[in-house]
Amino acid sequence: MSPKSPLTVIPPDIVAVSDYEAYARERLSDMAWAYLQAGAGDEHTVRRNLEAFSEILLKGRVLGSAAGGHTRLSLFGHVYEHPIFLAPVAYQKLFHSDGERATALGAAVTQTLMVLSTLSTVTLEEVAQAETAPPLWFQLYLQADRSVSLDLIHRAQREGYRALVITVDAAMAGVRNREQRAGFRLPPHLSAVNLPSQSPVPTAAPGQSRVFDGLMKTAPGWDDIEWVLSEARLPVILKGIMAPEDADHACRMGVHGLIVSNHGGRVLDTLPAAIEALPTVAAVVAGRVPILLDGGIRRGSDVFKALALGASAVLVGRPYVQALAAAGPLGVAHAIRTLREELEVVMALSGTPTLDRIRAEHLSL
Ligand SMILES: Cc1cc2nc3c(=O)[nH]c(=O)nc-3n(C[C@H](O)[C@H](O)[C@H](O)COP(=O)(O)O)c2cc1C
Ligand SMILES: CC(C)CC(=O)C(=O)O
Repeated sequence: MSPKSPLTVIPPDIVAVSDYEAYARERLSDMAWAYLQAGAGDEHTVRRNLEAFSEILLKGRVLGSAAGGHTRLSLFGHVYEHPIFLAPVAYQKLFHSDGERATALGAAVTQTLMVLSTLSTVTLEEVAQAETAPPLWFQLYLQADRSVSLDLIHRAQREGYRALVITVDAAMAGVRNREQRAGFRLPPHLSAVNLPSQSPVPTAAPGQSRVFDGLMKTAPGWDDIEWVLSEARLPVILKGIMAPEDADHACRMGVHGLIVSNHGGRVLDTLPAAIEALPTVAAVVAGRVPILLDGGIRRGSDVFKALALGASAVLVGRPYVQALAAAGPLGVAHAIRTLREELEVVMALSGTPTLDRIRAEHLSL
């Protein structure tokens, strides 16, 4: 049976972002579904990202006034209407025929920051130049050839992207058994159009390790971050920080922000949940740079908990992609609006009319 077309109206039974999952499944091939949902190994970390949020309880404070409240925040010199951002997700034409263009439209109408992946299927120029473009950051996968990375940085700067997000936790994709079992391969009509051509995967000679002598030959290191800091005119944010030691190193080096993330459990299985790693990272960072978090955000209450534990904002991945697959830009916009309104309800019922008032004391820890 061929997949269904995207919905053109949101059905009344979609009231939470998780409701998009079943509608997305009916509209995606088995391979695209496996790629979207996959985690590394046995997917313990994928599940833990979700479970850890439900184990953190709110406190509930009554009779506080929330009239005149709002969800605005300021980051790196720009004001954002709310703290729910779209995480970089590769190859979005796997999920909707307009790919990142459709996501960007849904983001623009809800005034949502979108982080565009290096591995997008629409060029970074086309996304930025759309008549209705959202605020944008560019996610950079450092390339083996520095001149290719530099070209991406210059293009992002020229097109008005406001920050560079360097993903540092995926020197290789990890072991994704779900993708392997589904025989996932990128369809021949799709490619990472920002890159000159798909760089060949480094190979190892017979008898050598595929990992140490192959994939890791061109993997980035801290010296590459130093190099980006010396070249870029934009704030540089590292995505994929879980260890306080790395967070401290990055701050000392002069990075401008951190994203606590385990890549949605897609790279290294049995890492803790991102929300579990946040408090120790926040303690060592001690306000030197803003911290964001992604992994497992499915409810406005999850956003509230992340903010209470030290994040300035969060990113969502799979939920908006499921909404994109189910209902295109309309789905993306509706999913974000749903999360934002849930956050507002939790804020109002916790006596925290603005984001800066959300603290650990609003949780039952
Ligand atoms: C299909 C898919 C593709 C992804 N591609 C990228 C990518 O290109 N670059 C990146 O930094 N992270 C990528 N991620 C990770 C997300 O940015 C984010 O860390 C993760 O999805 C957050 O977890 P969540 O899906 O539970 O919200 C991808 C995630 C998914 C689900
Ligand atoms: C090629 C992959 C590493 C892209 C990615 O970040 C992901 O699928 O999670």
